[in-house]
Amino acid sequence: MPSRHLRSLSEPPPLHHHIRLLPPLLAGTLTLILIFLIVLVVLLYRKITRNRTAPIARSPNHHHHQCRCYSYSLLRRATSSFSPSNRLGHGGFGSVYKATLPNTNQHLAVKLMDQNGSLQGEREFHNELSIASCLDSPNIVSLLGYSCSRKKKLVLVYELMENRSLQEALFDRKCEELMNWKVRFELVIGVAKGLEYLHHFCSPPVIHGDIKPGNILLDSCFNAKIGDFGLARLRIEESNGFPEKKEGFGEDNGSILEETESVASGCGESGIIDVGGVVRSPESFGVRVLDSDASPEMFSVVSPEGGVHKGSISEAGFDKMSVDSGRDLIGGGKKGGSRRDWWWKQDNGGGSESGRVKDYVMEWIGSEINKERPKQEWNAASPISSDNKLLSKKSLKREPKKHKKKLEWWASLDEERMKKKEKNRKPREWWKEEFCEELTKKKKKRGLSSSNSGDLWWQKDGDGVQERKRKRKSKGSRGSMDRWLDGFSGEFRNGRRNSQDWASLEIPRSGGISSTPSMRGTVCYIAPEYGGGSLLSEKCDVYSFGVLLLVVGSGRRPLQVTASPMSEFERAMLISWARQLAYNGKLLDIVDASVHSLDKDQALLCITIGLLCLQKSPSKRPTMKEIVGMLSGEAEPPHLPFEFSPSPPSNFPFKSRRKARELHGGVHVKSCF
Ligand SMILES: Nc1ncnc2c1ncn2[C@@H]1O[C@H](COP(=O)(O)OP(=O)(O)OP(=O)(O)O)[C@@H](O)[C@H]1O
Repeated sequence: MPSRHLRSLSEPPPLHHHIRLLPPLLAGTLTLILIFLIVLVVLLYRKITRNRTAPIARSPNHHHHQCRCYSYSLLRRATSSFSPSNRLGHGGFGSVYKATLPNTNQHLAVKLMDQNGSLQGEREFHNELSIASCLDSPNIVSLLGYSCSRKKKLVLVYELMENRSLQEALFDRKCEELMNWKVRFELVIGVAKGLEYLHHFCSPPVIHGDIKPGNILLDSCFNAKIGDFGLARLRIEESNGFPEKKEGFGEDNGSILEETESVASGCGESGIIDVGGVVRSPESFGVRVLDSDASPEMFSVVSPEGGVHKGSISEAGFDKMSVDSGRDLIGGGKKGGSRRDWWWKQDNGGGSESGRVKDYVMEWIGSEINKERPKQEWNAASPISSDNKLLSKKSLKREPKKHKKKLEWWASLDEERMKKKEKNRKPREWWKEEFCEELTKKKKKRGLSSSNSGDLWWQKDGDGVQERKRKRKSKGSRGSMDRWLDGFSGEFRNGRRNSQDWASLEIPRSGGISSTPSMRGTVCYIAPEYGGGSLLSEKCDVYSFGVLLLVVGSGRRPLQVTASPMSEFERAMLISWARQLAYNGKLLDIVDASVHSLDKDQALLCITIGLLCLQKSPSKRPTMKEIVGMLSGEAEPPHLPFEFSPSPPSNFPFKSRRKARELHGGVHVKSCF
C-alpha cells in the first residue's frame, strides 16, 4: 500500500485529471480578463470625461469660449465640497464659489443654485444658460459651462472675477482702487461698451434687464464686465423674419404663473420674447453676434468645430450664434433647414458642447411643459355644474357618476377654447395695487399725503413746453418733501415685490433689493415704464445705466437715509437729488468727495449722461452706441435734458468740442441728438 501511494505521488496525474481542471481554470482566466477590461473601460471613461470637462484654452485668435458641461463631482472637488471658505458671495438664487480645477489649476466662479430653488430660479438658470452661452465680449462675464446633476443641483460656471461685484468693491470693501477717478471712469466705459455689444452687436439685441452694481463684476485690474443674464431678454425684430405674435401667445392672460414667474412670459406686443418663455412658445429665435467692425450683413460664426468664421449672411447657410429653440416645440415642427438653425446643425455635427446645452435646455423645457399643462387645463376649463357653479375637484371625486357627462364635456374642451378663455382674462396687476397700497399706508403713517401715489407719471411725460412749464411751476409751489416723494413713488412703483422692507427706506447691506422671484429688475435701477406694462426695450437698460452712472459718480447707493435732518432726507433719493442739483446748476455737488485725481469734465459728462438716461420718456434717452461715443469723446458732448436743465436751459459747461476731442483723442465727431 505505501509503495503504491508513493508511486501515485511521483507519477504525473492522468489525463482525465487535467480535463477536469480545465473548466475552472478557464473560468478563472476569463473572469480576470473581464475584470481587467472593466477596469480599463472605467479608467478610459474617466479620462475622456475629465478631458471633456476641462475648459479649452483660449488662443489669442480664437477668443470665443465654448459652454461646457462640467461633471458635478469635478466642481464639488474644485470647490472643496462648496466650502464656505470658497464662497465669493450670495445672490437671489444661490451662492457663488471660487473653484480651482484639479488638473489645470484654473480658477473659476461656480454658482450653485439653492437646494430649495423655486421654479423661477430654475428658469433664470436656463435663461442665463441660453443667452449668456452665446455672448462673447471682453465686457461680458464669460459663461464657461454648466452642470446639472440628477439631484437637480443646478450649477453655472463663469470666469472668475477677482474683485467680485462693483457693489461690494464700492460699498462694502471700499476698495482703494475705486477712489481713483480714472478707474471709475474706465469702469463705466467698460459697462457702456458691454451694453453696446448687447444692444447693437447681437441680433436680436439682448436686453439685460437688471443692470446694477451687483451685476457688474470686476477683474483683477478693476476692468468691469456685465454678468448675471438670468433676467435677460431677446428683442425680436419682426422685420427680421423673426416670429410674429401668435394667437394666445404672449398675452398677459393674468395667470399668477405668468406674473410671478415672469420669465415664462412670451412674445408680447413689444416684440420681446423671453427665453424662458420658450416653454410656451412654438416659435424659434436666435442670438447672432454681429461683427462690430463689419457691416450689418457681416457676421462671425463659431462653428461646431470651434473655429471662428467670418462671412456674409448669404455666404453661408447659418448664422453666427443662435439659441434656436426649434420651430415648433410643442407640435414637433421642423428641426433644421432654417438659416437661423445653427444650433440644430451643431447637433448633427455630433456631440458638440453647445449642442449639448441646447439639448439640455430643450429637455428641461419639455419637462416644464408636462409639469404645467395639467394645472393650466384645470384652471382654464373646470367643469360647471347645472346651477352654473364651478365644480370642485372634491365634488367630482365624490360623485363621479353624477358628473360623468360634465367630466366628458370637460375633457373634450379643445385647446382653442382654453386659449380664448385665457386671452380674455383681465391682466392682473396685483403687485402694482399692493405697491400703491403700501406706499399710501407708509405716507399716512408719516402724516403725509400725496395725491399722485398711484399715477403713472412716466406716461405723462411732458412733451410740450407748456406741460413742462406747468409741472415745474406746480413743483416749485410744493414742498420739497412732496417732490422727493414724487421721485420715490415713481422709482418704487415698478420695483420688485420683495421681502426687503423697501418702504422703510432701509437698504440691505448687499445693496440692492435684489432678484426675487416675482418681478424683473431691481428697485431704484428699473426703468419706470418697465413695471408698468409698457414696452420692454433697450432703453430700460439705458435707464438702469443712468442710475449706475450716478451711483459710480457719487459713490453712494441710489437710496440712502443716513440722518434725520431735512437736508439729508432730501438727498436720500439719489435720482431726485441729481435732478434737483441740475435745476440749480450745481451738478458737480453730487460727485464723490473722497475720489482723487478727479477730472471734473469727465465727472460732469458722466452725471449729464446719467440724467439723459433717466429721462422719463424712453425715446428721449440716448442709445448705448451714442453713450459710448459721448464717453469716449468721439461724439459731441451732451446738453442737459430740457426737463432737468436750469431755466432758461443753459449750455452744458464742457470744453469745446474740439478740446474734448483733443482730450480723448477721438477722431470721429457725430451729432448724438
Ligand atoms: N464670476 C464671478 N466672479 C467672482 N465673483 C462673483 C462672480 N459672479 C458672482 N460673484 C459674486 O457672487 C455674488 C452673488 O452673485 P449673484 O450673481 O448670484 O447674485 P447678485 O447678482 O448679487 O444677486 P441677484 O442674483 O439677486 O441679482 C456677487 O455679488 C459677486 O460678489
